[in-house]
Amino acid sequence: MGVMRDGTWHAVEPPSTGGAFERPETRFREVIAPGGRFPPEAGRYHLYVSLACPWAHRTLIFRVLKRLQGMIGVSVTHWLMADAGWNFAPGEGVVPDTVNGVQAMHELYRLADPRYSGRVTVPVLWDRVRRTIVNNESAEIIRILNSGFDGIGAAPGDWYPAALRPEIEAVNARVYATLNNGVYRAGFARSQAAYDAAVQPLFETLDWLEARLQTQPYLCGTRCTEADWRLFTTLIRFDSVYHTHFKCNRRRVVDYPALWDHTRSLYQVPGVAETVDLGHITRHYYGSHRQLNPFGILPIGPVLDLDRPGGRVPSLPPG
Ligand SMILES: N[C@@H](CCC(=O)N[C@@H](CS)C(=O)NCC(=O)O)C(=O)O
Repeated sequence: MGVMRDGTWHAVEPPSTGGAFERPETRFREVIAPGGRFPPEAGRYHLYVSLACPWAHRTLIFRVLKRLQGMIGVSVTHWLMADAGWNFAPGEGVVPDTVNGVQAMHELYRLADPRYSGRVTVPVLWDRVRRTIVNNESAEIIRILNSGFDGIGAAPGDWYPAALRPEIEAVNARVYATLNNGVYRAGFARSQAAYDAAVQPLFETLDWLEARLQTQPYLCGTRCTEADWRLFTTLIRFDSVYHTHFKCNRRRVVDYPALWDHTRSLYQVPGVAETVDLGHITRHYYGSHRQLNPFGILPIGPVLDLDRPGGRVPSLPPG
């Protein structure tokens, strides 16, 4: 994993403190709104994603839920994050950058800010008119997609309804800290203490979510919200990657009846299965983190029956 310093890319491992993995704040945090610097316009914005990345995956799902495929284009990086970081080397499922013609994501960050310092992450929401990054924080990009294009023809549906916001925020906070980011904290831990501190709350949260989903179809009740989708992108990777590669192996998602049903139900929402690429996902993690898997060996399993019908009837649009 490299880093940018003053507009120059360095293919170095950043120093970590105390053996614990820390995820830095993202830098570009603008919104899309009528009358603002970035007004909603069809064809103006472009998403840069990796199909492997759970944070980028959220944004691809919201693009589908809101049927924005015709309004917002997508470039897909190569699954392997090596010395150049995220890049567009030819490969199955890679969609090159036809907007700016960059070969690697660090070039895009330099176009947005020639003096950029920080991590070069996906997803990125790019503005073709101002030629800059609107936002590179997935939690904010999904809210932009959720409502920012409603006035110009996005599909109906609100996955962040006002009445449920306090509950959504509370669920998100726990799921982010202990699960979405918790799997990385467990996997990238450099001490037993750091691993223990991550993996214990991770499984407490899975138990808590399982109990919740045994009494209600979605995390915040009867309505599917962004909290469900933010959980989904971690659970869909869990048994194939986090269980083995990140040593989150007390249980698998398939061992939790309600969580597994929830995962399959969301997977089966029209258009969502096409956003899930287990080839990119497994090849990325097992291939890119050579400190965890020095020979890059790709494990044989598991076989997941994601097409077995889920019991939660997806409401589209929700509500
Ligand atoms: N807070 C960011 C995190 C995104 C993120 O960390 N993406 C990972 C891929 S899964 C990445 O690009 N990592 C590259 C790096 O940190 O150098 C978001 O949610 O958008």
